Amino acid sequence: MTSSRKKLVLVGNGMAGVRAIEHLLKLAPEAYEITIFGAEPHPNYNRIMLSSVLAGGTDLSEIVINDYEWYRSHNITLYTGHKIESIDTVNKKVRSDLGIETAYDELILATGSDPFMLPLPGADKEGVIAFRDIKDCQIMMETSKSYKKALVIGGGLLGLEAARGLLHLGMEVSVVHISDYIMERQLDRAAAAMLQKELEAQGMKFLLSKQSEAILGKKRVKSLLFADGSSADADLIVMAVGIRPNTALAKKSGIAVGRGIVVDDYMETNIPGIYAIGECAEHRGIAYGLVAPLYEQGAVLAKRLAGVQGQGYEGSVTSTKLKVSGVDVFSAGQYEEPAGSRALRYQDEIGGVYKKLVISEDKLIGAVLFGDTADGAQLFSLIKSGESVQGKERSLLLGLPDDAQKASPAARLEAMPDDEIICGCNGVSKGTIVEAITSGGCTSVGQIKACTKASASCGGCKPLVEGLLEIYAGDAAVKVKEGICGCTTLGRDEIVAEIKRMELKTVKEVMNVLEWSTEEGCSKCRPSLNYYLGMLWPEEYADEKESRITNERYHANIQKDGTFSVVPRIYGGVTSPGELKKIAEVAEKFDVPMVKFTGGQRLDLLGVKKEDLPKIWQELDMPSGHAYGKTLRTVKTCVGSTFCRFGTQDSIGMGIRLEKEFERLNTPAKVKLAVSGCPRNCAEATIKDFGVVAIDGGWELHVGGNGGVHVRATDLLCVVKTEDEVVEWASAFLQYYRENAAWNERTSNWVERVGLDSIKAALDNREDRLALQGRIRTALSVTTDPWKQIVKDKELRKNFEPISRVETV
Ligand SMILES: Cc1cc2nc3c(=O)[nH]c(=O)nc-3n(C[C@H](O)[C@H](O)[C@H](O)COP(=O)(O)OP(=O)(O)OC[C@H]3O[C@@H](n4cnc5c(N)ncnc54)[C@H](O)[C@@H]3O)c2cc1C
Ligand SMILES: NC(=O)c1ccc[n+]([C@@H]2O[C@H](COP(=O)([O-])OP(=O)(O)OC[C@H]3O[C@@H](n4cnc5c(N)ncnc54)[C@H](O)[C@@H]3O)[C@@H](O)[C@H]2O)c1
Ligand code: SF4
Ligand code: FES
Repeated sequence: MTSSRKKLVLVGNGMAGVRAIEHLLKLAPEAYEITIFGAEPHPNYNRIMLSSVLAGGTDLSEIVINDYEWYRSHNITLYTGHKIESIDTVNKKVRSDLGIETAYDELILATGSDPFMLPLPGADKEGVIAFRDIKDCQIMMETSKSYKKALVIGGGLLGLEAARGLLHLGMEVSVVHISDYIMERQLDRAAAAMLQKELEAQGMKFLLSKQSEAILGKKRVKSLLFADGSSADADLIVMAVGIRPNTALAKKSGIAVGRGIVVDDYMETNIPGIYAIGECAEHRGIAYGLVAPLYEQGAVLAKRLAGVQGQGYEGSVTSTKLKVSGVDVFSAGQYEEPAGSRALRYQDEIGGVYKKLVISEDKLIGAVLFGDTADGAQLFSLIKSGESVQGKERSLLLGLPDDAQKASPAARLEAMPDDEIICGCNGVSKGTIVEAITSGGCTSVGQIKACTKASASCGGCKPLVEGLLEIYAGDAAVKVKEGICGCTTLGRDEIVAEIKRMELKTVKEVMNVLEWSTEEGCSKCRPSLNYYLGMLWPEEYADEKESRITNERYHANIQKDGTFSVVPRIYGGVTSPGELKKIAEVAEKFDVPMVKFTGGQRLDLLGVKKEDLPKIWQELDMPSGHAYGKTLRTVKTCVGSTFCRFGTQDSIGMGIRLEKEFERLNTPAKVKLAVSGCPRNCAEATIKDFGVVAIDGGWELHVGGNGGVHVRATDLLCVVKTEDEVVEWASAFLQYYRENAAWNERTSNWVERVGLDSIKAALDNREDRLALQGRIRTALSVTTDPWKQIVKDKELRKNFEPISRVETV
């Protein structure tokens, strides 16, 4: 049966090529026997998300678009790690570097681009890389563990995203840019200056107007020399200075090549039956470097191959968004004013907002937005449609005309015309998404993603998709949540409810019964399930060590150089000469490189070798400070009424009591407490998960604070009179949080998500509080000190032995 099918070969297992195959399978599932060759040793993954992987937003395991099972289920023969080296255009065959020869009737070239590497002397040294694929990403993550200084050459989209990722990995990062302002291919000077200021605030440094001349160092890079004679030290250099279409294979096979592989409006090259799409293709003189146009090309080609009549590809207007958290930048069309056009600008230096519209003959031809990019989709639609904006300029620049619409994002979405593009990456309009909800029955972002591809790439449009779901699916949207990870479609609440209902007792059992799509789960679902099971069955469930995050497996924080930290518990931050002596002796004996106070008033022994951890804990003979886990970290206290003349209550005593009450508690995410002895609040209780502030004759209890990346001040939960009441409310709050938050959700996010009123309502009744307190005490009663156990148990200690010894055991 298969022999009657035509043979289709795709060279390049990347985003553009596989997307075209997906389209084709929808249009003509039986038409071709498909073979795919990919030079990378992976199934098709989302290259765009490499920036998020680097910046800690997601995991490499999460960015696969089509897993191996997808190829199998569509009867596609896949050769990964095979580079096609030659095309025999006469006998219609391709041959891979590993010797596989495959015949084709139709051939698609989707070989993407190569990153451009500046041909500098020394560019071949260790530590000089591009940022293009999984391998580059892994090198950067590895390098950051042992090296400090990174230089990124190129201040374009890729360079800035790489630099942000490297900052997240703890490196010192400078961006070396040739022009005198960054992102000059997408932004004008004003927007670029605001962006640079924002990135500098995040810790990025800039070396502008710099022409790189040579890379210095022995085997590994040491520094970068510039044409002006200056230089900058570097342990790692990432080149992000643009890309070049990958045309080598086409060129040597006699296919016409310009900047890219030259194609017509149906993506066909000069040789009939051979097509090119993606970054490798040149259409009407343009080779694109963003996914949206490549996907449009794929759709046109799929129709052509399926024999469906359709309009050819006419080229694309592009828009870009920088994927750096905390910074909103949008650019579309022509961002500098060409002759005969005019620009309208709005700039709010204090609010950090800049908008520029470029208008030519009453049409919008370009837009730059910084700080507030909410109107990006609408402006992009107008640029693409080419309709007249006469009379609307002011409202476009300042937001939508109607104040009510301005105030409400939902109303704004509702007012949006159906043909407006919501997902720029995948070219999905509002109408298509609404149709998927109202006719297709989609009730979650995951389903919309599967049905329309909206939000399947950079994820930037997800808030808009969620907004549409809320408007058009109403209650149904609220009920169906996205899966907690790619292994399941079930949300946190559904999973917890099912574990309870069916009394599931192990991670494996949950995965089997709830039909996980993967056998072993992933780094997101395994720790979540481990937490939910422990929370629901505190007395029966045996914690699965292998499902814990790395720090929790080692009961210590791994530092960037691979060493660990030791933080003994010092209740309430109050220590004694005896304890201090013990800590000092241990630090001396084990040559601990640094002893430091933590932000939570504890002592941190830094730079400890893994094999020394059990010995140090044995000698210290102090409780673990749990400074590494999703658990109670510290209770910070001020001096309070014992010594301070302003103190109204004994904050130290209260803090120590709370710390002793809740130490070792497993929580969805880390939990920090603080107690201040008066409203001057020296212990900063109002940025803690649970903050206690003494007032005359009582205590204020505050919840949901966070002093981290997104600073959030607490909400006042209630005011109580006695220390016992403080403990009762803290117990009830923490247990309610344990039972209702998602794994890895800090109280600050949880309080915002569920609303303070719902928490107040759940804790208002004393009986409910006591029941919650009873449950938290049960959970606490089965906890043990991890280090006391490890010190005693030979088997557990093996984990900390040097690798070679473990292997010989
Ligand atoms: C870090 C990063 C972030 C990005 N972010 C965005 C973004 O936010 N928005 C956006 O629109 N775009 C973004 N891009 C660009 C986007 O990823 C690319 O435009 C897109 O991946 C190009 O798809 P493609 O299929 O043409 O090429 P690729 O995805 O590169 O796929 C080509 C594949 O072909 C393989 N190949 C090449 N030659 C051969 C051969 N001879 N035989 C077999 N296989 C071969 C390659 O190994 C590669 O796997 C980003 C790119 C990077 C690197
Ligand atoms: N968010 C996004 O949409 C996104 C993110 C990453 C990558 N991408 C795409 O990936 C591709 C590669 O990105 P890119 O940023 O490398 O390309 P780019 O061409 O957009 O930018 C390269 C930058 O490097 C600078 N440059 C060139 N030579 C230099 C030199 N010798 N020294 C210092 N600077 C130099 C240029 O002035 C330019 O600003 C592009 O197609 C881009 O659109 C997109
Ligand atoms: S919070 Fe009040 S009691 Fe505590 S140290 Fe500051 S001033 Fe003194
Ligand atoms: S805009 Fe990137 S996935 Fe939708």
